[in-house]
Amino acid sequence: MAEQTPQETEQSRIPTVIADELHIVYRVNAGAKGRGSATAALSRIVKRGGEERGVRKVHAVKGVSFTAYRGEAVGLIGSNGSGKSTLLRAIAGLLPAEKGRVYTDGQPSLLGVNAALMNDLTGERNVILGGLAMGMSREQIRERYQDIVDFSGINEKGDFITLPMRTYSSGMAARLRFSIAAAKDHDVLMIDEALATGDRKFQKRSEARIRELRKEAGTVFLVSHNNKSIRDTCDRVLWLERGELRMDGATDEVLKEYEKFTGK
Ligand SMILES: Nc1ncnc2c1ncn2[C@@H]1O[C@H](COP(=O)(O)OP(=O)(O)OP(=O)(O)O)[C@@H](O)[C@H]1O
Repeated sequence: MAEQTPQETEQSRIPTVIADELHIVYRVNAGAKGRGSATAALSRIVKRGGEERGVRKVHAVKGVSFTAYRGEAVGLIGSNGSGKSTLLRAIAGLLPAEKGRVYTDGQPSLLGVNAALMNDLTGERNVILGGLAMGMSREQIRERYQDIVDFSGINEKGDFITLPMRTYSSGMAARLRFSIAAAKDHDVLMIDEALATGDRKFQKRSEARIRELRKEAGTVFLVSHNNKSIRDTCDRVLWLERGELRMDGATDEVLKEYEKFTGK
C-alpha cells in the first residue's frame, strides 16, 4: 500500500491560517471642508456621529477565503495595490476585519513589522532586543547570536555589528531584520518583499532558510513581484487582483496564468 502513514497525513493537513470571506476596509480622512483645523475636525465628529462624512473608504480585500497548512510555502502575487500586504497585515492581526474572519494557529510573525529595530542602537543590541521582542529567551539569543550575525553578512566588510544601525545601508538593515526574524522557528512566518532586498548572494541564503523553515513545519507566506523567487520558494500561490482572489493553486499553474495576464 502506497498510502501515507497516519502521521504523514496528519502533518500535511494541519491548518495554520484560515481566512473566511475576509473583507478589509481602510478609512482615510479625505480632509474635506474646513480644512485641517482641530475644531473643524472636532465639529465634524460631534455633528455626524455614526457614518463619517469626509472619510473615504478603500475596500482593499474583498471576500478572500483560503486555508493554509503546516509545511506549506504560499506565494502571494498580484499587481500593485491588489491587496497583498493588506492581507498579510490582517493575518498578523494588525488590521481588523470589516467582515469575515481570520483564524490562526499561534502568533504569526510579519517580517519587517515585528522586527522594528532602533536606529541609534548598535546591530548587536538590536539582535538582542529583536530576539526578545519575538519571544526568544536570553539563552536562545546567546546561542544563536553568532549565527544571526553570520547569516546577515553584516560583518563581512568590517566590524559593523558594533556600530549604530543608522550607519547601515538600507540593504544591510533589511538583511539584519531578516536574519533576526529567521533565527526563530515560526508557526507562521510572513515575508513581504524581503527577498528583494540584499544582494543575490543574500537572496539565495534567505531562500534556503525559507525552505528550512518549511521543513521545521511552519507555514511561510511570501509576497513578491519576483516570479523567480516565488517559483524557487513556494509550492502554492494565491493571486490577488483588485482585492479579490483570482486564483489559488500550484505555483506553476498560477504563474503561467499570471504571466499571460501581465504579458510576460
Ligand atoms: N494605510 C492605508 N490607508 C488607506 N489605503 C491603503 C493603505 N494601505 C494600502 N491602502 C490601499 O489598499 C489597496 C491595497 O494595497 P496593498 O498595499 O495591500 O497592495 P499590494 O498588493 O501589497 O501592493 P504593492 O504590490 O504595490 O505592494 C490599495 O488600493 C492601497 O491604495
